[in-house]
Parts: sequence; structure tokens; C-alpha cells
Amino acid sequence: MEQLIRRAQSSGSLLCVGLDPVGTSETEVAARLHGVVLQTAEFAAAFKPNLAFFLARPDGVTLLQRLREWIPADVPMILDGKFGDIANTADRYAAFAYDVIGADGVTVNPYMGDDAILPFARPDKAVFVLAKTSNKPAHSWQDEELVRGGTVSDFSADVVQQLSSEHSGLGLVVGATNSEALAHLRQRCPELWFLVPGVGAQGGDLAATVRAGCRPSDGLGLLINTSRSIWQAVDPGAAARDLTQQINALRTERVSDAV
Ligand SMILES: O=c1ccn([C@@H]2O[C@H](COP(=O)(O)O)[C@@H](O)[C@H]2O)c(=O)[nH]1
Repeated sequence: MEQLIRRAQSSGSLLCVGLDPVGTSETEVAARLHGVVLQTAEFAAAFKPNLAFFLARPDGVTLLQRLREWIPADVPMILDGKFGDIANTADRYAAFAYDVIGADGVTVNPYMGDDAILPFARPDKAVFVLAKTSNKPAHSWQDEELVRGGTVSDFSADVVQQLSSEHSGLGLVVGATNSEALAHLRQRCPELWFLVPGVGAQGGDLAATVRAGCRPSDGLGLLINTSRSIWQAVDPGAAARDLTQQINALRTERVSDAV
């Protein structure tokens, strides 16, 4: 998380460039992937490859390892695997993500409990735990009210908040498609970093996202991901630059409103 904060500050960006490579030819996909990294790196607070898009290719693991080499060392790479299994299996997923691929962070599905999360917690790694996801049907599970009070997504956020007093580097995944839920979780967890997918192809409102999720104290705390709208752009560098500028204008407003 410290690496992420340093990078967000040095790049002046909260943009997370999502990498969900599609295409039929392995050579062309690798070249496009490399090109997107080269063109967007200066605007990227982080990159987020989604594991599924690599596993679906014949040499996906090798491509992920090459990707880590293409991404500049000071830019964190978050492997979006939504891992979630019992502790000894989670430990193997962590070894894959960190030691085999060289990822600096991961996403984790907390459904199985704390032992699905904690094997990923290492002092120098970021772990983003699903709290409120961006997909439309998410509400039918995550908005369920619990007997103890609060919703399932509140529970996930509370557990992560509690665990973060003992384990560094924990954050939440909160979608950009429901800015009320984002504002609610920001109030509940004022300091945690949120990885926020859903801007772009999924229609999340960028301005509402920054207003709801950015920490007013320092203008940080959010990593705003977009994948298809950069991958499919004619000029990925220009798309990343434009988004970064829009995010920065909005977060400046957010911080000055709070003063
Ligand atoms: O709640 C979530 C969690 C993860 N994702 C992932 O983020 C990207 C979004 O891609 P777009 O093309 O910008 O829609 C993708 O890898 C998802 O699996 C998410 O969308 N929502």
C-alpha cells in the first residue's frame, strides 16, 4: 500500500489501468498489451490485469509474467483474481500471485472467511477485498440485511477495517455503479483504500464516484479502474490522460469543498 501511495503521489493520478486482453492472435494480443502499458504507464497509479483474461489464453501465465516486466517497477500491479479458498489453498494462490507472477497486490473474495483473506496479507502487498461489486445483480446478495445489523457488504467492510488494525495493506473493492453505496462505505471506512471498477463500459458516473469515494482529507484513497474503455481506445494513452485529468479536476473540487 505504501508503494501505491507513493505512486499515486508521484504520478499525480488515481487511475488504475485495467488490462483485460482480448483478441485471437497470441502475437497481436501480446503486442497490444505491451503497447497499452507503454502508452498509459505515465498516467497509471496502478495496473490491474484480470486473471481470467490471461488463463483463457494458451500461454496466459507466461504473458502475465512478461506483463510484470513491461510494467515499470514503481507502478504496482494488482492481480484481479478474486481469490477465495481455505487457508492452505489461499496460501498457494498467494504464492502464485506474488512469487510466480510478481504481483504487488490482489483481489480477494471473502465469502469463505478470514482464512481466505489473511494468507494474502504480506507487509509489502495490497489486498483488495470484495465489499460492494459493480455488477447489477450484486445487490441481491450484498444488500441483504444481517441479523446483527448492516448488510453483507457492510459486514465485509467492517471485517476488513478490523483486520487492518493488525495487518497492513488491506483495502476494499467497491464498484463505481452505485455512488450511494460508495459514499456509505467511505463513511464507514474513512481511511481504507478502495479499488473502484465500473467506470467506462459499465456506465459508472465518474464525477459521482470521485465525490463519493475520494478522501476529502488528502484527495487520495481511491483507485479508479477502467479496462475496456482503454483497451478498445484508438489511442489508449490519450484515453488514460483524459481520464486522469478529469479525475484530478474532480478530486481538487472534493478537497477544496472540504476545506
Ligand atoms: O466489482 C467488480 C470487481 C471487479 N471488476 C473487474 O474490473 C474490470 C472492469 O472492466 P471494464 O471493462 O472497465 O468494465 C473487469 O476486469 C472486471 O472483472 C468489476 O468490473 N467489478
